[in-house]
Amino acid sequence: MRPDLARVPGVLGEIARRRALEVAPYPLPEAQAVPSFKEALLRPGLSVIAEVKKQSPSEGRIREVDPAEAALAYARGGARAISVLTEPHRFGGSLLDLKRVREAVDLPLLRKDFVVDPFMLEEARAFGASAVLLIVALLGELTGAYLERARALGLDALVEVHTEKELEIALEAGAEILGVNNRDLATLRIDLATAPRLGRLARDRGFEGVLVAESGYARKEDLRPLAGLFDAVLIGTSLMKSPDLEGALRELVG
Ligand SMILES: O=P(O)(O)OC[C@@H](O)[C@@H](O)c1c[nH]c2ccccc12
Repeated sequence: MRPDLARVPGVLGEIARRRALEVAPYPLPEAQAVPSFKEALLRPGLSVIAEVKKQSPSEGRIREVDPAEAALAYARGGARAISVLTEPHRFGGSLLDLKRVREAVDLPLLRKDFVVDPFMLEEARAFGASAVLLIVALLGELTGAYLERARALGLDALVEVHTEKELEIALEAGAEILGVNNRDLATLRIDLATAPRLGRLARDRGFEGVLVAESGYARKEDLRPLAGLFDAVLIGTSLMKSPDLEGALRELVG
């Protein structure tokens, strides 16, 4: 059940193909109970998923942080969930980061990675994630199958789209949590109009699940177009760049 990655363009394809080479199943620690990602996002107001990300292909090195300390600051700042990058080469993340964040806070965690093999779902669960990211641009028509596997493991899935075509696939697959990424992962370009546009389209098509806007949010004003339409926003870089993670989060959403 592996997607055909040869057809995936740009940076996204490069990262995903490298990731696919590395998946080799091994015995996992027993999974522990975790809080619900979906329920956390459905609390009143715009929920923030705050992201722990030390580097990225678009920014290079963002910041050296202790993931557990960053997560604690985010929790104090009012984050409803935490996203932890576990991709090592371009994002400087690891499963150990996920585990350490799990041990530090009570919030639900999203494993942020390029899932290209079902074993990565089991890994996410074993290392304390409540949810995984499923990127439609990678998984294509396999999105539904991965969604089912995630569900069977007790994981929520944030199904990520960037185009109308990907939105169709996500809705067809039965996504309950839909992420609209403002960043084109092939070219890394940001367009903040993407989330409101595809979010509205999803609602027009009868999507009643959780809507999450992703990438490029840096100022309070940027969040205004999301009001009344989106349940949650995923913010990484602009928070990580601040010396005061807790204050930056409060300022953005307070
Ligand atoms: O750092 P930003 O611009 O606030 O974006 C966060 C998050 O949306 C971004 O990290 C992201 C969204 N989808 C992804 C897929 C893979 C890696 C990273 C991502």
